[in-house]
Amino acid sequence: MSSRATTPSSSPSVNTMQDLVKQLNITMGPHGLGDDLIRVRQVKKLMQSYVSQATDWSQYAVYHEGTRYTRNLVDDGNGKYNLLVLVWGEGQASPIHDHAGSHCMMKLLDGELQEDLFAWPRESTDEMRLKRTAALKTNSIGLHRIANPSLQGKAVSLHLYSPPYNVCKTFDEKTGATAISSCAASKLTPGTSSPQSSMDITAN
Ligand SMILES: N[C@@H](CS(=O)O)C(=O)O
Ligand SMILES: [Fe+2]
Repeated sequence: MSSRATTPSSSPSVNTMQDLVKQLNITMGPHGLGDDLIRVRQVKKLMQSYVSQATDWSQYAVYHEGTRYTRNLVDDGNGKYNLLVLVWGEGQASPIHDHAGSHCMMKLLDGELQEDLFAWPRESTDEMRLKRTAALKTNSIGLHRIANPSLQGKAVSLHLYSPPYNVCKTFDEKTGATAISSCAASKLTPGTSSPQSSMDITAN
């Protein structure tokens, strides 16, 4: 896994994941992201300015072979947002899903990820329409699916959700049928390997 990625030079400096957690706490205060565009912009800048270093996040990158991607809690913030490290095995993808109305900010930490955006199905029998295939962005809204296209390496990403959510809607690509899926994050105890969790596409 490579250890560094580049960020725009105009962004505020955040040297470690610990700094990022601290700055996010300060910027959020007692709030969630809500409709405060200034705070949204500040948080986005913080996420962008963090320079990925594997030594910062490897403790959160818990993964067990043969499972779906994992969702590992880094910080539950002030209860109005959370920060997670997701680990994507070779070729793994999330189901098509929404974010239950939450803001999502996302940053690639290692490897490669692709994002497909989908139009909301007009009826429950509607095949999902791919709106466009986009390069991975730090802000994702609407219906999407993230995939690690590599068959050679894992990918790791950092996600901030506000408000946190434990269930979301998932969609069948061929029929547009929806299901309510659980997507609780694993809380890690330092020095242990907790059971991983990912979006459970079979839950209803
Ligand atoms: N939103 C997904 C990850 S991604 O596919 O955006 C999750 O929280 O599991
Ligand atoms: Fe998502």
